[in-house]
Amino acid sequence: NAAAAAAARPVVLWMRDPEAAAAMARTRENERHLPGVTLQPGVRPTADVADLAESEAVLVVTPAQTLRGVLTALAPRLRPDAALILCAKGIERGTDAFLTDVAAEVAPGASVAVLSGPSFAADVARGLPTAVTLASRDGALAAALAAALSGPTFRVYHGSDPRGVEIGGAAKNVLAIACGAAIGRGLGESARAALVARSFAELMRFARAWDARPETLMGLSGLGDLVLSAASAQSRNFAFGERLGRGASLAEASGGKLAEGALTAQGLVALARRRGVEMPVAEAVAGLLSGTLGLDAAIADLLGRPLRAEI
Ligand SMILES: NC(=O)c1ccc[n+]([C@@H]2O[C@H](COP(=O)([O-])OP(=O)(O)OC[C@H]3O[C@@H](n4cnc5c(N)ncnc54)[C@H](O)[C@@H]3O)[C@@H](O)[C@H]2O)c1
Ligand SMILES: O=P(O)(O)OC[C@H](O)CO
Repeated sequence: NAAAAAAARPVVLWMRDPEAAAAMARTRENERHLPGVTLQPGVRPTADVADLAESEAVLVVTPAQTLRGVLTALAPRLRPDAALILCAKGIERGTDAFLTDVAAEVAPGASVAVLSGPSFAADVARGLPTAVTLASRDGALAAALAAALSGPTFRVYHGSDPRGVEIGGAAKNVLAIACGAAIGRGLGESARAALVARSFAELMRFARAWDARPETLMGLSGLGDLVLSAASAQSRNFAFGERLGRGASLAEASGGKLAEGALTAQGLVALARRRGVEMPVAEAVAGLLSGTLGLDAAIADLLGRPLRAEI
């Protein structure tokens, strides 16, 4: 909707379910995920992949764990010069691969960009002010895509550090679960602020070790998204953690919604360990989710760590 609004541009909205596509074409609304938001006139819902054949740029917005399957199906049907803009936030389970690496494997030679930042879909769709980052190793491409997608209330900054941008998006979901659990357990706002700051320190260490620019993590896609997700019950990752903190089981905690951090936590700590990065908050979340650590033990572990210099 934002892309179509930006320049009255035609946008093909591909989805896998023909019935859902037909219903959306008829009602001009995504009743399940975005009720009350009318599709822009330029948006054309379809379930036919062939309708993407002429697209100059494709925003891939399915959950992180489906990226490989979706791109495998779509890539051969796209223009060879189509830009792939990855919007999912996560690390692939099983391979511990960054999503840009999954895309490079499945669609070799494609121009890949990452779009991420503090942005609840409901806010963007309703035209509330939002600012995000779009990065590609091809900086000129990133600038062109950012200009094409920006609109009066949707500001897209551009950059050339896609690895930094994807690290921010994937890791903030894990760290938001920790903040949610702390609030759910009744640890208070001071604890939340401490967790945000120490989580940010983890993000910076991880980024340095994985060849990203620390300053990318200081921007919208790092600190910006961490603050949003750690501070808002609207975040599904925060809400997941909050329910865990209140004593819900892992099965109950998702509330039937996607909590990407729960699927990415193990991959994040595996990558951190591989490069010797200390991430105690992320480790605590991974321990909680794998059942090797209870919440009170996780809190005691974090509070009992040896005191050290802050920086
Ligand atoms: N919702 C947000 O506010 C928001 C904001 C920024 C980024 N993201 C990221 O975008 C990604 C998707 O999140 P979401 O909120 O749209 O999730 P969602 O669960 O609300 O919707 C995902 C959609 O993808 C579809 N889907 C799932 N598997 C598919 C497949 N194999 N092929 C085709 N379609 C498939 C589902 O049917 C559903 O319509 C996540 O990685 C999330 O972190 C979401
Ligand atoms: O609801 P969440 O936790 O998936 O967060 C949505 C977006 O990633 C916020 O930027």
